[in-house]
Amino acid sequence: MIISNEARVTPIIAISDLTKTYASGFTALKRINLEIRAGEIFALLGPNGAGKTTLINIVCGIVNPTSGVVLADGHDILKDYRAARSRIGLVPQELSTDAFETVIATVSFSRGLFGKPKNAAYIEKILRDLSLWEKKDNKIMTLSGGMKRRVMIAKALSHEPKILFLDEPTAGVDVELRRDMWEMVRSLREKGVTIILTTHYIEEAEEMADRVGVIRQGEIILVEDKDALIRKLGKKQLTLCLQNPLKGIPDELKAFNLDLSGDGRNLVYSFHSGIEGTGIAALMKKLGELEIAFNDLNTKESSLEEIFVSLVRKQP
Ligand SMILES: Nc1ncnc2c1ncn2[C@@H]1O[C@H](COP(=O)(O)OP(=O)(O)OP(=O)(O)O)[C@@H](O)[C@H]1O
Repeated sequence: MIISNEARVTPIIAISDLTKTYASGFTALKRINLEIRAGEIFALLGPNGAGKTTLINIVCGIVNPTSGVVLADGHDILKDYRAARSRIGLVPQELSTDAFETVIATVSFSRGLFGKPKNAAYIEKILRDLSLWEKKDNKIMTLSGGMKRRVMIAKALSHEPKILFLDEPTAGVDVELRRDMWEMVRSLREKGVTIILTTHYIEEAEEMADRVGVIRQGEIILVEDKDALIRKLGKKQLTLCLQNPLKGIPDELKAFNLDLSGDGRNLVYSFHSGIEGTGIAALMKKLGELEIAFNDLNTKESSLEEIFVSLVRKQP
């Protein structure tokens, strides 16, 4: 596992050695260690069945862990369940709301479930923020799918959680609602809410997240700042087909990230597209000085998708 070496801050969620084996005997999570920083947007990426929902459901108290410890805002999710859960809002993958209730009744009721005193002004604010105020007296069953999703978010926010989990928030929603949701997530972050989202869309993680974690077959295989990850993902390769094969990389070129392939016929220069000054000009100059000539060249860029797929691919 790769963890970036940034200054550590007190995590708002601390997961230690978390394992989940379902009654079927299937182990969905294997000794997960993960810390979520207060106020960040964290994207948890992984293919179907990797264990994302299991992880969220454990933190939210819906699924029991087999072993390990999870602290939410300092509260143990098992020993101090009510305090931990009251800090958390969950927008689940499945839309499940009471079809016959009105929007405002459903959202107000959710707040009551967490033992919070009534606060009409706050409920009005979240309904307005989510463009639901006009629909507040509508029965849920009369709303569009996108509106129902907004109601799920309003419910999750009804008790003023410090931590918000969004499980596949934009699966099956249209572009407009996706943009609105991204905006809403950002404005929540500005208010200090920590957001953990799972997504299949790499672009979503790229657009939104401060940090990205990748889970594969129940194991966290990478946790990284998004910008650093994108620099990595933005790797490019320039391949020069040499007139005369080289036996090795000349000392004068050791400063460049070069490899030889094709029996010394191909000189491959790898560089990061996100960094200014890729070094190509300097490399060309040096090649000229060393009289290393080439007949052809081609470039290749690894796509986000490609890197993600190679990260999550089952290892032999
Ligand atoms: N109640 C259960 N009993 C047995 N196995 C389960 C149970 N719930 C989930 N699993 C298995 O655990 C694994 C992880 O499932 P989980 O739903 O956490 O994955 P996910 O990463 O959220 O997937 P998706 O992207 O499809 O939502 C899967 O192989 C799933 O079949």
